[in-house]
Amino acid sequence: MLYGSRRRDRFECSEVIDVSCRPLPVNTLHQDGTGRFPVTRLFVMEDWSDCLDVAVQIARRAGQVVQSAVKQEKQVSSKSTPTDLVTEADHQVEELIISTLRDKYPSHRFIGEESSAAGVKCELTDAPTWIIDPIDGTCNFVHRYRNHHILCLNHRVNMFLSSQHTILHFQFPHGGGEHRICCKERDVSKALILTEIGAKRDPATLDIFLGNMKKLLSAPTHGVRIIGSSTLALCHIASGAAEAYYQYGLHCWDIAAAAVIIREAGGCVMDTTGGPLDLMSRRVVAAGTREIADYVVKQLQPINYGRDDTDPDGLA
Ligand SMILES: Nc1ncnc2c1ncn2[C@@H]1O[C@H](CO)[C@@H](O)[C@H]1OP(=O)(O)O
Ligand SMILES: [Mg+2]
Ligand SMILES: [Mg+2]
Repeated sequence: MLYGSRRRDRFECSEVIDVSCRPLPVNTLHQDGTGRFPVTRLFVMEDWSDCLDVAVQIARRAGQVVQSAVKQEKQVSSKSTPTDLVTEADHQVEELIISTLRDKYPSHRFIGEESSAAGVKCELTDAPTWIIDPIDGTCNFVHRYRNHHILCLNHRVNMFLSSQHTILHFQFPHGGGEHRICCKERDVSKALILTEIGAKRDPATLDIFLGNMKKLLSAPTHGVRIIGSSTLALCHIASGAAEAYYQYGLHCWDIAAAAVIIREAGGCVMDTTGGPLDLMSRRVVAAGTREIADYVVKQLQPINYGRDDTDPDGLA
């Protein structure tokens, strides 16, 4: 996702760059979960269409790297906890994306999962910033448990460049609403709800995690699923394949592009308290309808994972 921001920490106040240099219909663009339209200012970046071409090329190359790596023996290590995995392919893909973009656009900034893990500060400034998750679903990737992130490639609408497990988060504002959520369920008893577990597995955290799931299962809902990829799960909300998503413990690179896609599809993305999404807060609720989002918010007991911008080890 390429991202310009006036406010440092609030996704809802980010500025939106128009790829086509068309005026953007602000009131259809970033409606937040509260029904407000928080985009405060728009600007146009002159080389944006060039960015798009470059990003498509990199996404394809990165996809090839992951595709060949999935068949090979992997060197797996852990980061913040034993369940927070990383492979050479994660590093290779992030390095490929950042080095190519940095060469091409020296003034751009980067927030990348593996760079952050290596100690680079996770800082969202006014400068155009690429937010990169080199492989989303690394655990799936390690186990060859494929959750295919197939190309959602459309020359006009929000673009989510993805090849297998490689995701280049990329924002491509449109606002025309071509991709509306087809499933607009308001009744939670007919909802399929998605979540991910998060890295903390201590008994107290697991009690809260399971308690949240129990509450949602006993609504009753149609079910709760864990598919191993936060981003893909969020995109299932955009496509209408599931009605809601919630998670504590994901990162800005898991949410950034998917939040745009969900909003473009007419869904809502918000904080787990029901307030506006804070991209750095490591928590999110998303849903096709406000009614279901509100229901989910009311069931949740919080798990504290700290913030991406101030707690780099992620285990505050
Ligand atoms: N610390 C962590 N440990 C495990 N998964 C994490 C995580 N932080 C975010 N996730 C994300 O949660 C989902 C798995 O439950 C994946 O989307 C994974 O993204 P990742 O594969 O890019 O790390
Ligand atoms: Mg991820
Ligand atoms: Mg990742």
